[in-house]
Amino acid sequence: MTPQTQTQTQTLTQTRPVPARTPPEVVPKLRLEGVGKTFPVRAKGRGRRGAPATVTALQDISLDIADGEFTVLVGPSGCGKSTLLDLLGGLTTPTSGRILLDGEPVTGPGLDRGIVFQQYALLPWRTAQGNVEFGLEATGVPRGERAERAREVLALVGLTGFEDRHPHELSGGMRQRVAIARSLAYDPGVLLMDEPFGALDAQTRESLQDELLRVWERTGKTVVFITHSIDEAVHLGQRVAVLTSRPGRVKEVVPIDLGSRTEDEDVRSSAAFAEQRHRVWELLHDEISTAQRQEREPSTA
Ligand SMILES: Nc1ncnc2c1ncn2[C@@H]1O[C@H](COP(=O)(O)OP(=O)(O)OP(=O)(O)O)[C@@H](O)[C@H]1O
Repeated sequence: MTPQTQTQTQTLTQTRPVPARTPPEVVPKLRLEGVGKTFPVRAKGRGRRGAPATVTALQDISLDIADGEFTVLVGPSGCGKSTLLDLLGGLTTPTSGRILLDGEPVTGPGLDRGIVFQQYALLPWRTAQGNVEFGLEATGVPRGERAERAREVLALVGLTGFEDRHPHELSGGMRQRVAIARSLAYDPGVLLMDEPFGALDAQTRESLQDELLRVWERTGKTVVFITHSIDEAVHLGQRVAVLTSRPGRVKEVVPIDLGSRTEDEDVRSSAAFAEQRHRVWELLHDEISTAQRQEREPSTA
């Protein structure tokens, strides 16, 4: 190397920009950006100046949900919780704002999101195993693999030994476990749950809450869970997003810290539980009164 080229090389080395060491931005699993949803409604006459009447179910909802996080949405009746879950599921589209899943806009339903509703919607003529396999049939998973996958997820929700039972031979809690297993079968990253335990008796509800927490811990799914129950919200959520009365907006997101919730001890009786429950109750209280007033005024219902 000539002295000249040596100098050039040194200069090049010295002036080459050092690559920026900024940490990569963590993309949330789900991002809601200013999401709003308005429905046209049939009303006597029309809105102001002849405009079609509408109801604004949700307004300017912004929320990031991290991968693997368990988020609970609570809010008074009619505040738009189910509407929000439908939007996340891609069953409807926002009127304003947008929803991103892994950084990509949600444009419709997809196997990357499993949905569980309050009503199990199981096929009565199929066994538990058949119901779980049903969802996989449409995805082209080979028969042998379907059967194995169905057995695995039924085991995950504690239904080993009940694979051959039909829905009418199962209790309400077991049926809901089958519905959860069905939504887990195609291994979605996100589980969207709309009051899944709302129709169950108190004891079954509590045991399914514990079961769900175990499934969540084992699978690492991102869960978005809707409930009317403050106790359920505080028991399950790592964060509880409290929505306002309609139009639903995020009033506050309450972080919940109860330590491990799957140990045998009765976390629901702890002082920490009572304290965090009270915080959510305080936030909800006024919203429930407003929602009840709205319900008494048919023009706004
Ligand atoms: N398809 C629709 N057309 C017109 N209005 C709708 C439609 N879906 C929902 N709404 C209205 O949007 C508002 C929010 O409804 P939504 O069912 O999302 O509330 P919610 O919080 O889930 O209620 P609840 O807790 O009682 O189940 C309500 O006023 C409802 O009447």
